[in-house]
Amino acid sequence: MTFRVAVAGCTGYAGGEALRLLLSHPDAEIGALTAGSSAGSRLAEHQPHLRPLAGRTVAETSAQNLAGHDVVIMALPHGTSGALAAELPDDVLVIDCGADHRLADPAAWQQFYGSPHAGSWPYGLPELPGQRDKLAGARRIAVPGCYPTTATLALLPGLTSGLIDGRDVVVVAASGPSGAGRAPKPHLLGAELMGSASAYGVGGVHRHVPELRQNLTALGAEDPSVSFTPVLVPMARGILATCTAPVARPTDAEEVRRAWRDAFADEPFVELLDEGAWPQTQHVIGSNAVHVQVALDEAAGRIVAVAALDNLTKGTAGGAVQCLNLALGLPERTGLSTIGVAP
Ligand SMILES: NC(=O)C1=CN([C@@H]2O[C@H](COP(=O)(O)OP(=O)(O)OC[C@H]3O[C@@H](n4cnc5c(N)ncnc54)[C@H](OP(=O)(O)O)[C@@H]3O)[C@@H](O)[C@H]2O)C=CC1
Ligand SMILES: CC(=O)N[C@@H](CCC(=O)OP(=O)(O)O)C(=O)O
Repeated sequence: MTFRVAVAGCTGYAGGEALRLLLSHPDAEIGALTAGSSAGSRLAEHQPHLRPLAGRTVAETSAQNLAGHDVVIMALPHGTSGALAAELPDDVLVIDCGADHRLADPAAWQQFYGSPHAGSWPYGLPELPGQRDKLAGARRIAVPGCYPTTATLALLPGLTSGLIDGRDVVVVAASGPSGAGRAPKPHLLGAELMGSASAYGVGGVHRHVPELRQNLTALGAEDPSVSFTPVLVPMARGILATCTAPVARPTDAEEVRRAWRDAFADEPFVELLDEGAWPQTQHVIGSNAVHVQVALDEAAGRIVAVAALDNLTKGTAGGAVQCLNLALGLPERTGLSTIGVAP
């Protein structure tokens, strides 16, 4: 089954990664490529690695230019996709990589984004219990934020098995600057980034806090609380999330390991590493894989779960393609690799 797909935001990091993956997807025919101020330029100026598309010209992002496609992937700044999606027919599969349609609670949206809520769409994290059924046949999908994908997958087995207490979750996650997009920002200058690591969005103010809380609730946590601290580190891509939570009942290392192993046994992209091996971002770069490891810290009475993924692949564009496959009834792994790049 061939589908024709447009990518809005084709000059950005997420749009470029979506195109990289779609070029290897056997069923994808790449249609319109649109952006904002770069409209009229050649794609090769922005995405020189995408040689098969080097001759293509970037069009303006408009409902008119996005018409006539089976799938539209939106990799646009927050606040841009709602009005645009409303102009597209209901039978077109629209996958939004931005935050606009992720939160079900309008008050949480208003508090953390400070703009009118565009509404919520099926959440594009297939690994959540029951979520694949909601994504099959869906025509609007909200791809999660990259930090929430990483931390939610790390913690998932602990919550679904009842081993961890969701009322005191702590997440510290290191990310490469590609997570911030391509638009120039002073704190992303090479001289600020290189050889340095820095926390930001500290103290419960990062906009992924309500999304994390929403996910913990979806995993069965009652009245969850999450303290989230993101850390910027000098690597182009990748997220490493260290997540801890108190044990909900007496347990041992064997039971903890079994819960994590069983939860991911049938997952195509999430893997519990062998005992003693800890996730490294390098091992998942360019792939849709998520590497997870877990330990019981008996002295602290907490479980520690660590996950690594590529923010641009499983954290955005790979997650989008995985959801696209599910929505169109294609095998979930189509066009997606779990093989990383090393060193
Ligand atoms: N980077 C990441 O790791 C992740 C990103 N996301 C989400 O994906 C989306 C895109 O992120 P990212 O690729 O990093 O961002 P970039 O800044 O790299 O790219 C943004 C894209 O949107 C286009 N654009 C900007 N303003 C407009 C506008 N007003 N109308 C139409 N097009 C516009 C830009 O085009 P132009 O070149 O013309 O400016 C560019 O193609 C964001 O919502 C982000 O939150 C989600 C998870 C992870
Ligand atoms: C390093 C960095 O700046 N990261 C981004 C998160 C990127 C992402 O996944 O999230 P959205 O899709 O919600 O933008 C941030 O902290 O805002």
